[in-house]
Amino acid sequence: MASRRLLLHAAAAGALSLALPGCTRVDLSAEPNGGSLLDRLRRKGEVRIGFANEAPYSFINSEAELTGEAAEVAKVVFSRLGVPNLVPIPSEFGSLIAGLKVGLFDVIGAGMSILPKRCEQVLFTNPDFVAPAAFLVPKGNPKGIRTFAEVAQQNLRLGVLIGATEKDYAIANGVPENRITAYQNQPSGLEAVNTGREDAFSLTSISLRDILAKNPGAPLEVTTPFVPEVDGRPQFTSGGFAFLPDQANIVAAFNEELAKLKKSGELLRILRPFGFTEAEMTDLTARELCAAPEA
Ligand SMILES: CC1=N[C@H](C(=O)O)[C@@H](O)CN1
Repeated sequence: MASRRLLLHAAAAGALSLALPGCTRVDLSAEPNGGSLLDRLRRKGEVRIGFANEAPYSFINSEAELTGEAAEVAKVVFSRLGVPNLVPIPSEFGSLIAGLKVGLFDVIGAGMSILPKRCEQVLFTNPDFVAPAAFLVPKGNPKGIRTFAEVAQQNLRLGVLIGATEKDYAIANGVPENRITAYQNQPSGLEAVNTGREDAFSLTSISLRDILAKNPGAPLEVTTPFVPEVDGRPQFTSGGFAFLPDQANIVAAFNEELAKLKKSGELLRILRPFGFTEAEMTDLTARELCAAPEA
């Protein structure tokens, strides 16, 4: 009985091959619960997608439906892979990787940037966009902020999103950690600039334009988009989808469908309603982005 329990535990862990006295050898080298992730998703007909409610990447709209750049790409790609339904699982941006690791969802679909340090923890698909950075600042940009280095030079206060890459860009450009505050979401960052608690709030320009459009009365503006540099190297903020590190099969299948969308121009048609243009399209690969030197 004890050995039977051990076998079942091992099967759940999905990482072993063992034969105990009185037991048949069980091949546990396959992924847990039988078959690859893609096989399991096809059988269930659904995929659980972790998202951070950051519009226009992945968010719940006024009809209470998941939509946005990542959500719409995921709907098309997964349905072509034989998985028709998306189950949205909300998370803070900074908890997405942890949520994937503990099995709260099957994939991160939040427009997450492919960064070398994240590549050590998850397996990214190729990116479906690049997105320059910007700052949300008071109208007229009284401090004249255009880059992270200028935030540092003037010793300004900067808001960022919890877990987002802009904090790393800021620190690498000399902004002291004690001048940076991380906010839970776009609205709280906007509010912080609006009330004068922060001189600027940084995210991708696409994200900041979206939140400003939803607050038309706010006396704020989005600065000119720019590609941040770290040690003279451009940081493209190029986003894709993330799976667990042992799920290379589904990543390859996803990349194949994504490549077709890029080639046919369908990707841009899917992304245009969310503020993406030709300028945000990219042929960069996850391999290139994962290998890039650290921010
Ligand atoms: C979609 C997104 N990308 C960046 C990141 O991955 O850190 C940040 O700008 C936060 N949001």
